[in-house]
Amino acid sequence: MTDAHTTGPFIAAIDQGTTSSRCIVFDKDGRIVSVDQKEHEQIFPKPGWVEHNATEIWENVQEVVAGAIVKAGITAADVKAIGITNQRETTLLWDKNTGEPVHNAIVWQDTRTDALCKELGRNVGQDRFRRETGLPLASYFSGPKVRWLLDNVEGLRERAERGDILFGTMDSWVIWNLTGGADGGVHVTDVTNASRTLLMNLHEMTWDQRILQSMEIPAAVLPEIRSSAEVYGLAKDGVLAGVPVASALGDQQAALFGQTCFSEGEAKSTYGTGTFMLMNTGETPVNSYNGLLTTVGYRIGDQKPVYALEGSIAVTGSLVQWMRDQMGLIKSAAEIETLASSVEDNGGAYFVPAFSGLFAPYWRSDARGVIAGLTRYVTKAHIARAVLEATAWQTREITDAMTKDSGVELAALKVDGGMTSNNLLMQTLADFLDAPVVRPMVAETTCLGAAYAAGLAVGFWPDTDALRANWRRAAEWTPRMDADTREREYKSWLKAVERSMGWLDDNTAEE
Ligand SMILES: Nc1ncnc2c1ncn2[C@@H]1O[C@H](COP(=O)(O)OP(=O)(O)O)[C@@H](O)[C@H]1O
Ligand SMILES: O=P(O)(O)OC[C@H](O)CO
Repeated sequence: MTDAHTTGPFIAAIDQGTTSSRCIVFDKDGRIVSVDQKEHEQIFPKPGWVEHNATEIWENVQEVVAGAIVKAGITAADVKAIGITNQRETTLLWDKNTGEPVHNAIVWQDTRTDALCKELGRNVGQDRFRRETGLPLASYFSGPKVRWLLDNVEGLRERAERGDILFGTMDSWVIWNLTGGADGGVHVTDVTNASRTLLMNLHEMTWDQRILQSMEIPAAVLPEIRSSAEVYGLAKDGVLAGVPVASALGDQQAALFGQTCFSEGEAKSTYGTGTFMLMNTGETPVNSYNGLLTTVGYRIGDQKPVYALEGSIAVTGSLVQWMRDQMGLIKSAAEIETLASSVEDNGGAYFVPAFSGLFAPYWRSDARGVIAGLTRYVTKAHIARAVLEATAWQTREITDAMTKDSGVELAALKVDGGMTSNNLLMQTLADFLDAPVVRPMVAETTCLGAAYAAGLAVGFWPDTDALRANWRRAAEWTPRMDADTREREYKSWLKAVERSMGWLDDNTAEE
């Protein structure tokens, strides 16, 4: 698969995502040499619950790494470093002696800890979590999921207190297994992943002892917090045995890195299962007063950490999957564009996909999905259009909040992720934001960011300027919608959002 223009050495990046795991081999120009990818099962045991089988995930990771290396026609000797990126917040506890997970991983979208979060809010106070961790107290983050497992898996708390149990997000799980598992694997996480747990002090970059106590989480289960770009250890077995494992970043931070948003005020938005916009805010954390998260963007070795403001949207690409798998209205994700393009507009329908409550900027766990504005006129094509518009309106709400919090007006939005192959969606986005939308040549920015960080750690690239030189624009969409239409439509969207809130009450609580 390597062509005449690509000569080694290379960097391999592993992206352990929500729906699939993939491995991509990159050359020095940041070009893709080979890709392998495998989906894993989405497990929905109850309404609002989402789990993954971590053993299946680790098997898939090994398979895609082998696949990508074979497709590239290279060996471990050609690979200078391995970078890791991952779905964030998804929580796993495993036995350090056997390597066996004690339960399925609880996925970031899972809402089972809503009641626990409300209780913690009453007892400890919302403000303390915001102040120390940069995050609102919500079921999205890892800490409450760890607590739920300790409370609900029989005998687990005792085993954890004895020091037999390890906690990790998917970065920790992959790195621990890659570096030897029960036979000497390193138990680490990076600052970006740790900043999504509700357990890390954002200012100190250490686990917050008071929060651990109030969450009743024993420190013995926690990984060591390291930077995003340094050598954690060497791969022990498999096709990449002996290669340094040299970066870890949560997937959205990796995309920020891959889009080379290294200067304050630069932002990107990634359109996958969910959508996540991050803006680099430099070396000081910026507090949000408009429903955004304050998070770590990246930290290169012993340099100062770089912070980011984030707008997280839980359901975007997964709504398209739902239209395909649960509703059967389309056969493939790409077909939504054809269906939505067969009509001029949404026919008056607005789809608020609050399947896991509403994330930014509302953080309302009592919201559930609604389609508002239905009449006999509405067809499945109008619904398809409303599905795409939901992603664009939710982005608009986030960019409005970003501008208020940071004072930065977005000149253009850098986008990436699976949904950006949808031209109608990208045009709608430019129309609703009233700003240009640009997509880079390498749309796989998540893996690219992990590869860049790993490459910096081992001296494959000298500095971030060398990485910037690799960024090239592939496509751009400019706004075409008139201001009156945009503002009228936005008002209708906001009215629909209001209708989704407060659905869960004592009468309808999920349990
Ligand atoms: N042409 C398309 N139009 C709309 N959505 C799409 C299209 N192609 C893929 N998607 C959606 O994008 C998501 C996959 O993107 P990807 O970046 O691989 O996601 P993730 O990394 O979250 O697994 C899926 O949810 C899928 O429904
Ligand atoms: O795996 P993705 O691309 O859906 O990303 C998931 C996010 O990291 C959740 O916070």
